[in-house]
Amino acid sequence: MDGSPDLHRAAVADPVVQVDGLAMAFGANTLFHDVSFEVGRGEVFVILGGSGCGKSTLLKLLIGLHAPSAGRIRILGEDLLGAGGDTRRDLLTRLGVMWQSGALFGSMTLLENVMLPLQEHTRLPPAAREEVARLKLGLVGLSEAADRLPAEISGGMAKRAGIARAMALDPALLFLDEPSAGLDPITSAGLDRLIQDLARDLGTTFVVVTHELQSILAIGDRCIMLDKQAQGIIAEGDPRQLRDHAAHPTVRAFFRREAA
Ligand SMILES: Nc1ncnc2c1ncn2[C@@H]1O[C@H](COP(=O)(O)OP(=O)(O)OP(=O)(O)O)[C@@H](O)[C@H]1O
Repeated sequence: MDGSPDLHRAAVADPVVQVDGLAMAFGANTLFHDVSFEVGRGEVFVILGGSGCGKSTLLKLLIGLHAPSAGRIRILGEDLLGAGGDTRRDLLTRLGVMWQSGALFGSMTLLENVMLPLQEHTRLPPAAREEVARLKLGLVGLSEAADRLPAEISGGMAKRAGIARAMALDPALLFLDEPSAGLDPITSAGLDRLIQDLARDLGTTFVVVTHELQSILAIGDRCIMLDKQAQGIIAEGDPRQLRDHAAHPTVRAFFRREAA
């Protein structure tokens, strides 16, 4: 696969995610084998691919929710699969995750939602928790909506609140699962700008699962494309380069069809 013209594997100076020879199957359903890539500190790294190729599963592997069939995963320099007990718990609290739905608790205000991880994982007194949570809501432009319930806000605001909650513990790495799903193009573009601003201003590393071409081109420093048939990575590199120069028919179809 390394010989493929669409695999532009860059040397990553300061990797915060290191995946080597990863394989995953659910029973007889092999999703991928021999998946290897690295994500550098401060990058916005996109995982893309068609429906059912295993993007969400790969994300879950990276945050320790699934065990792979084979391979190694290092996160922030730690062996995720070998880590147990406190080491694993500590490592996982250094990761922020926003699921597709935003997954806010409906009975809590946005402020309470963002305070929740601080309550669970820190010993900060309530006033400090509130201060941190308000700061995070401010970062995503939701200061004014702190006391609203999830049902009282738009889909785009819910995504922003989900990001604020994922950032509550100042994670070095933020994982976003389909952030633009269900959003109109303008709201989606606003969310893309927020991700770019946070990456640039805070130096946070983002790993984003998405198949929204406009988002990929707007935010992605680098990407990998998974493919169900190939059971692995068929393209890696700068998404704009892949759009302009991809040789693999599936990669070309993805980048050209939606770009047209
Ligand atoms: N817990 C599970 N047990 C069994 N099979 C699973 C499980 N999770 C996912 N799968 C299967 O693995 C395949 C890949 O699923 P996954 O959700 O990772 O794909 P995806 O690329 O994120 O797709 P989509 O873009 O449609 O969300 C699918 O065939 C799915 O049915």
